[in-house]
Amino acid sequence: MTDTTPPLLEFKNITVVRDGRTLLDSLSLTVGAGEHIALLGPNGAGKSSFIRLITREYYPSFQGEHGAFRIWGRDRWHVFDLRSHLGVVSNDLQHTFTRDMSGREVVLSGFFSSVGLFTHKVTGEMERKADEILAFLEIEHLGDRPMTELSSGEARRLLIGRALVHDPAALVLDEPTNSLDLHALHTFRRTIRKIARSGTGIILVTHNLHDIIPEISRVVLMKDGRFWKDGQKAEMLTDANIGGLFSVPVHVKEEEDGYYYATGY
Ligand SMILES: Nc1ncnc2c1ncn2[C@@H]1O[C@H](COP(=O)(O)OP(=O)(O)OP(=O)(O)O)[C@@H](O)[C@H]1O
Repeated sequence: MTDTTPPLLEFKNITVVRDGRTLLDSLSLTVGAGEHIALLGPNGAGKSSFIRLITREYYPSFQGEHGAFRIWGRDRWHVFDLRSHLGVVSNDLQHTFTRDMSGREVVLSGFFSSVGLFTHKVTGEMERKADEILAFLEIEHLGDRPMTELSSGEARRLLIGRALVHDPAALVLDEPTNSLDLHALHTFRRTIRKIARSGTGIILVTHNLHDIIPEISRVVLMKDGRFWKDGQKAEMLTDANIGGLFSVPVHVKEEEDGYYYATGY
């Protein structure tokens, strides 16, 4: 990385209004290339709306004074190009994969930003990349399995593979551990940590404290469509902050495994 590398995300004073309702209110956030951050907030805080903002499904309704809305230094993006910089794995996406496709086809579909391969031409190079990703994620055994028969955890790891085909600068994960059991959670955490250590930035959007992998050092607390606090993880994940964020008395503790857990609520 050189000094001239632009930030991955640079949002200043961004407001999103939909159907007369302010979903995101004066957001300002800069995320550097390769940075690992968590966006933590309760239900209804605006987390999904934030993801829709960065995937360009929602547009800023209003940019305050000195407002900015840049991804990788650019104001304007073709959505297709954007996907090679940001690999987004959302729950919305998982629900769209209802077709009978093999795991390998799911990964390959990332090259075309499609939900199937249809008449797209898959090259030998794409095949090689898909196999490399399946191996990196330790999911070669899922390559020939039909997506419709997979567990939530398995399907999610394939969607991560799909998001990685373009070697994005960052992976954006939306509530990634919803509906995972303990074993799936364990495997999933290992996968995400491996990706984080490989140099791909992680932008984790969640309401679960225990999703925050130890590699994440910065946490943004989100509440009522606003970024309420933004700072180093240990300073953000305190009893007072988490209690205030979720409106419950809570005790927050960092365990030996480097994860934070909330108890006493
Ligand atoms: N298109 C829309 N029009 C009006 N209100 C909306 C729209 N989309 C979302 N909302 C409302 O905006 C608020 C924020 O929603 P959002 O889905 O972004 O929150 P969230 O943090 O992702 O919540 P959860 O954790 O429950 O998924 C909610 O109160 C929601 O009902």
